[in-house]
Amino acid sequence: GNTVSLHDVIPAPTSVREESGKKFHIRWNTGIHTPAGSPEAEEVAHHLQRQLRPSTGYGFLINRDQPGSNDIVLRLDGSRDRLGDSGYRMDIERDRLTIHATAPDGLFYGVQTLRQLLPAKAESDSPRHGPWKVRTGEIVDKPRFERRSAMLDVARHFFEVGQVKTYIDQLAQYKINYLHMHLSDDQGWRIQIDSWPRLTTHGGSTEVGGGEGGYYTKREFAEIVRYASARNITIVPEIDMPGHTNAALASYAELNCDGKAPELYTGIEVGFSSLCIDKDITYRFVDDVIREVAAMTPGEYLHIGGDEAHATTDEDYRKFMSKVLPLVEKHGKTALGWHEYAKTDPPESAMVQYWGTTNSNAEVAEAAARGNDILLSPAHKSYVDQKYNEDTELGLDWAGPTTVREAYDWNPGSFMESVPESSIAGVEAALWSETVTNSDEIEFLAFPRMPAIAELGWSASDKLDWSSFRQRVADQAPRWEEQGIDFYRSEQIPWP
Ligand SMILES: CC1=[NH+][C@H]2[C@@H](O1)O[C@H](CO)[C@@H](O)[C@@H]2O
Repeated sequence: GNTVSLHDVIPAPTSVREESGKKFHIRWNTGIHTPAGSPEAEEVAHHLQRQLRPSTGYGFLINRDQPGSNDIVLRLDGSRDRLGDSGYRMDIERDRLTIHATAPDGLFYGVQTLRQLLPAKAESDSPRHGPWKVRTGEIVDKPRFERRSAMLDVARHFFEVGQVKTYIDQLAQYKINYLHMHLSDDQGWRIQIDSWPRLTTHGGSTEVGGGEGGYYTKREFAEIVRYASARNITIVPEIDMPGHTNAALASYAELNCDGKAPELYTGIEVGFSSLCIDKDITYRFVDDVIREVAAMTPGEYLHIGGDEAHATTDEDYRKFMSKVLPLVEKHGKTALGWHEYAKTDPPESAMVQYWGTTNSNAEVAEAAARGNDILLSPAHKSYVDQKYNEDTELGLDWAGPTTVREAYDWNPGSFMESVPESSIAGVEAALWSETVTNSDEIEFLAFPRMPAIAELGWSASDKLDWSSFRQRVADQAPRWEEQGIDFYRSEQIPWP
């Protein structure tokens, strides 16, 4: 029959036991049972309703009293020692499908798995014929790393709220739980700052190639944060500094050492800009920006960039970080930064994001030894802005080209020399947008490589296997077609 194997899930679940024969049938009278008194569990139930109503045409009424036969049951009764904080156990019997979790995010992850156990047409946004059957058995699943992250560069090219929401939907189905938004760079400032309005009115008025750019008002950014949160994704805002700051410097002459504002920049060079390290106004500026950005994001981390400060002397870079890192703490956030800032001895709580193209880096190893967590985005593996091969139209190639297999075939736990798995917070698929201007182009570069990085962040080490992954990716294609995802048909994948 056309039922999906319980093994055919991305990211690969921790353990799967599949029974032959009997199936769980979703029918018109299937309800969703949630524990009374848990609004968060009910939010997951509504998410499941929204997912399955369009394609099945069923109501999926939510009930809180006794679960009926044929119901999907969400329960917050999972055992923490077995499932950790974010795991779930899915019990699929002939007349009931139960997702047990220790916390609401585990229920959400169970629902993402359930989606993949239904035929691809379940992803349709218009009514389709059933039957809607799921094989019986048990899945016990939990993440290996706490951070499975994606980055979207909205500075080189600006993406509207709707385009960001579309990407959030696409990320959530693979249990990604962080979206890092690269909000400022040489080519654009994309987030409204009340105390420095020209950052967006002037600094947000263009983009790579000279287009009209754009920016998020605080209300729009709050909508992105809310939308992401409802899909178990925390936004990590990045204000890149002291380099990558031409848009800010162009907006306020007084921020420049020589008092002259540079022109807006629409090229794709890097490393030519720097805030003025010796001016007091620079730190008033940074304090205001961090205060306003911190107030907009509920997440623990605030990314301060720190990459490619080639127009800042090493001494000035250290001076800058020594003044700015305390401001992050002052505004109640924990710092995250590209790995160059590790040499400035950030607080132990700070996280270091590695973007090098080797598997050894002294600054990162020393940071880990000091107690900093490391977020892995090695550019030759997890930068999904890189070409797939020489002929790929889109994308950059300085760290690539990067095939799907190269994006997948590495182990984040043992990747960095002299950095133990216990120091690895997780992984990030970074999508820089020098060459990317719309959702189709995001999808072409992110699919299938973002799901590959999602699996590396979630699945147990002994589940990482290219021959299994390539087949499971192939089986995702009909789902991506139903979702209108313009994925790259890599020749490494046995597409149906
Ligand atoms: C951390 C980092 N700094 C550079 C580098 O990554 O490469 C990106 C393109 O791949 C580029 O956009 C970015 O400005």
